Amino acid sequence: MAHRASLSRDGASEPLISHSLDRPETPGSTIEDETQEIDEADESKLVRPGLFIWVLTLCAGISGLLFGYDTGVISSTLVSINTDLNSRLLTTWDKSLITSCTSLFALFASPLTGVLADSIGRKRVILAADALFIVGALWQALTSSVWGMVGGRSVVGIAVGSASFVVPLYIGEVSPSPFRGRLVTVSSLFITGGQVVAYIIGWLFSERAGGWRWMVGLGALPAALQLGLLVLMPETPRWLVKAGLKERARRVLKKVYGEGDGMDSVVEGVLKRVEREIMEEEVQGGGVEREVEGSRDASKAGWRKKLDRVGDGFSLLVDIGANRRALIIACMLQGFQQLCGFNSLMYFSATIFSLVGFRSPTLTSLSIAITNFIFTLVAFHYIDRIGRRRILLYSIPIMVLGLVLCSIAFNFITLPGSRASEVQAAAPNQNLAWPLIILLSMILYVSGYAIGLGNVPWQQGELFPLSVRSLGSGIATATNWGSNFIIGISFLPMMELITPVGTFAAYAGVCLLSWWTIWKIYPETAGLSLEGVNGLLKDGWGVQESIRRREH
Ligand SMILES: O[C@H]1[C@H](O)[C@@H](O)[C@H](O)[C@@H](O)[C@H]1O
Repeated sequence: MAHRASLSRDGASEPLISHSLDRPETPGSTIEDETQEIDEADESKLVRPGLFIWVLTLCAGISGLLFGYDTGVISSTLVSINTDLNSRLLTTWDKSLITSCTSLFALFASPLTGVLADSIGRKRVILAADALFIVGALWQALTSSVWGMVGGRSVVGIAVGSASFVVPLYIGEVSPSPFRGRLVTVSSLFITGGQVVAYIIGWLFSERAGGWRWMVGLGALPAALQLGLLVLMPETPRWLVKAGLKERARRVLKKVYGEGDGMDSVVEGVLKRVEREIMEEEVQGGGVEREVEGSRDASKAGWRKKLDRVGDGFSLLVDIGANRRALIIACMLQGFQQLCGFNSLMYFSATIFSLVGFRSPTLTSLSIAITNFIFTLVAFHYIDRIGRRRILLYSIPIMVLGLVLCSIAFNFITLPGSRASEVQAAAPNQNLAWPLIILLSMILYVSGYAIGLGNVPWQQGELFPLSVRSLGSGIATATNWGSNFIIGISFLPMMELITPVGTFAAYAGVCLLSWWTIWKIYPETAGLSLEGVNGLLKDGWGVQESIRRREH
């Protein structure tokens, strides 16, 4: 059996695998029997999440606020910069560069920090992201050149890319199974709440000279607050066990589960499940942090060893069937979350509303952000009750309906000018009924999005076993940012090339495809322990098995 005592930082002589997976207590029984005894049902004794886990979730969720704020604030920033940068108006190229560098840097940052979160821990990555959020916000606020702005937005991109995957992962790894869905959805609530705040701040400051400096600079405040709060918070118990710090993991779990009746055995059950998972991975392919004596050339330079470990992680992810399937599902969900076109509304709804004739387009587009936030609350309430798969299968048809109505309504609207991307005054004497139908269908679409696709993909961490959870989540998050980038740069050209009718119809097509794919390959994971989810994917997609389990 592999020993990983070298990772232990507790000071305690606690080789990770050897005695953590103590011998079966009853002769003849296996580890599987043993963990079955302390089964997942035990956690159902917990009636509600305790204060500790709430505080922890809220502290971690502040990163979501920053994510939402920094992505939401850009539209009003761009329109209020005027000639403040390089003493000239921003060109279209400047605007595209400033907008897209954030998603581009987020795209590269997430898989890289995915590796980092395994070696230095989840919490330290959040803290590093906070530092970057602060630097990026101040950098943007103080710059006087376009390239300076691009630099600041890129730093924010690295922070957003890291925080967007590590925060749901952090919350997921500390949450008791019955509430994991809801608690992870709290980070989506913060994201959508951050976007609402960004719209409001943008609207408040847009008329002031240099107001945009405040808009971008204010992002530093929540980051500083989180930095102060999170240093007091613990690392996740899963990461601690993996790092050989079982005693510390036990202390954290005790706080998470509280003092209630039977909670001690639940804590022990969780520890055993985690350890069993680690051991199974060691047996399957040698863990990511395989440090089996003699298996590596001891003289190899530190960085070579690290690269080897990353290589190990990648092979674990793609060579093992269950992990490969988890990666496909996670990337598929993240890809669809973006390719369904929601963020084209986030970034350009004011442009669209001004084209179709609304007097106050910025205020109208606030309704999009608010709908997104309110319906994420609905998801928060139902996600563990209805389940991830079902909530998606119910909500995507609502999105399709909204998009189809929108596409039909655009048929009856005469857009001003020949180029749809030009923000001009509305065509005069336009019948206001159709613009109103467009607004209502967009609200319908956004409500469907917020209930399902807007948040379920962030549950991605639960699909992966511990050894590849961080890397897998990082890669899936990169898919999110890559698709976000595609939507950001293709929306206006699509509006011109295939008209708004075609653009919204195309998004409806993407939604239909996502419904079918989810129906085919995404099993129900609600209520299962983190260690139980990956088991579903061992011999296939596990859809039928998951439905059967849920029914019992
Ligand atoms: O989950 C979030 C949320 O739905 C946001 O509103 C959206 O802008 C992001 O792209 C998405 O990742």
